[in-house]
Amino acid sequence: MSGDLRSDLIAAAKHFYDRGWMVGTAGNLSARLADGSFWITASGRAKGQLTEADFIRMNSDGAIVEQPVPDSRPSAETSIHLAVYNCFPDAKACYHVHSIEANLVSRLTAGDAVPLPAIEMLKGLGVWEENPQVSIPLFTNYLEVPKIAKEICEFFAICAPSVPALLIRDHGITVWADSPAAAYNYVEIVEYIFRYTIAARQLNLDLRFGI
Ligand SMILES: CSC[C@@H](O)[C@@H](O)C(=O)COP(=O)(O)O
Ligand SMILES: [Zn+2]
Repeated sequence: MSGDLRSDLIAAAKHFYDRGWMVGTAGNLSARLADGSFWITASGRAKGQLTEADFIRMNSDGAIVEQPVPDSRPSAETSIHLAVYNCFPDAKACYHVHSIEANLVSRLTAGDAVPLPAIEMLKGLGVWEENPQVSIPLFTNYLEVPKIAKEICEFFAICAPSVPALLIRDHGITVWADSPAAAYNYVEIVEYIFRYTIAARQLNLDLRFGI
């Protein structure tokens, strides 16, 4: 069972790596088991070439439960995965990638949210409204990762998300879902929306009114 989850993560990472979203060891993926523990990528691994030995299983307190390679360390961004799992009890997978588009989009606003264009793809993120006005929360990329995780916890404690995703400025997205398959789709959809946003900017389209 736990090995199955790692297979999902390995396949997803290979795909994201091939898309250019996990180059140079960037990004980290995790998936949660029924007992609340989760497999997460070990820190600094080449995400296009992961094997089952490149994961660490942690409990909900952030303690290591299973470590196939003794000197491996959990992802440097484990505190963000813990924050997501604590905020969203139904989340079973949490995926973080670094795309160029996400980094560019995060520079289009000085505010703390990125408005999303009202396009059909939002339905794939669970937004079923006529002309929806939704945004992705934007967090500061502190060097100290637990500080980012703390702000994420504080934000979602008072603000329910419109979509299952967040953006860290000059860094990348994190999505969560009730299964690894859904998290995979969410990454693809958010990245599609960001590519659209950048393309619309280049065409000088006003996204407030759609097209
Ligand atoms: C290319 S370095 C990127 C890292 O600093 C970090 O942001 C990242 O996403 C991967 O860290 P990792 O510790 O391998 O999970
Ligand atoms: Zn990262």
